[in-house]
Amino acid sequence: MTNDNDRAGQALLHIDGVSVRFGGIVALDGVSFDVQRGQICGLIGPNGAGKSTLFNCLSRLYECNSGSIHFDGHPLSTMPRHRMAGIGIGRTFQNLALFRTMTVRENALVGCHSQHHAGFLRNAFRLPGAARIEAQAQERAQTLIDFLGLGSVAERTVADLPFGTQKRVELARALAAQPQLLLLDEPAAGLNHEELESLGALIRDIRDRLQVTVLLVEHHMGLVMGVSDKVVALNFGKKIAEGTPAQVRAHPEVIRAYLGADEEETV
Ligand SMILES: Nc1ncnc2c1ncn2[C@@H]1O[C@H](COP(=O)(O)OP(=O)(O)OP(=O)(O)O)[C@@H](O)[C@H]1O
Repeated sequence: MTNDNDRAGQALLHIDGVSVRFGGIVALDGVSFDVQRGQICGLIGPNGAGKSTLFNCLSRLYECNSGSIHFDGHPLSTMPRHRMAGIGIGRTFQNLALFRTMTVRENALVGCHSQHHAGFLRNAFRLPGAARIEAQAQERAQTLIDFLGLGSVAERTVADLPFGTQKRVELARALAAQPQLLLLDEPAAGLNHEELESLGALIRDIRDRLQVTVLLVEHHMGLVMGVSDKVVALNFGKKIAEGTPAQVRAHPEVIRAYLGADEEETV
């Protein structure tokens, strides 16, 4: 068992020499870095650098060919694949993972119940404690609806809402499971200028007010450099730089990796 003193000096996420191959393609090649509790860590790299592959390893959608990942001191490989929300890792997806025919509130409630598998069974069979668990879930869903400014659309069907609002609903769903670590997969993609302006403050609020550590994959350099405490850069599956946003932005290999990339990806 890990005691509190051990945990205090321990990274929340410890990635050690992770490699992933798909046939002849090396998607990740011995990648190592830590994410400390309370940190916002940005993960950058040109298209095909391996960012999504790493996220998929962290969600246990992919297995590592070698290396290890520890979350909160425990090897991820021993954790059940279908219970990632329950163990404290939440994520959003590039293509939104939502129940589109359900309301905003119902989506947030699904997130609450994904944490308590037993709560779901208790509810289904009307076991003792079901009413208390349901009341707690309703309260948490409401707190997140307020936190994310979704009050005016809480009873609306998700499919009827603008894309930027749907992205906030996905955040509510992911945060409802009370993750310790939130993986954000390109949260800026598809947002309008106004939504983009408020996204940086929202990510900081998630860290500061909800005490959630954040790992952020993002192509929008203004956002990732503005919000991250530290940035890790990948290229062709290898880590090429790690440090403060200023250090990574000035790193010669990072500059080289982005030369010739799309303008929005230019550091
Ligand atoms: N399931 C898969 N099967 C085969 N190859 C894959 C698979 N997933 C990723 N790859 C390959 O692994 C490499 C890394 O891809 P990955 O999607 O992780 O990059 P990325 O940094 O997320 O890129 P992008 O910014 O475009 O999303 C690429 O060469 C990609 O084609």
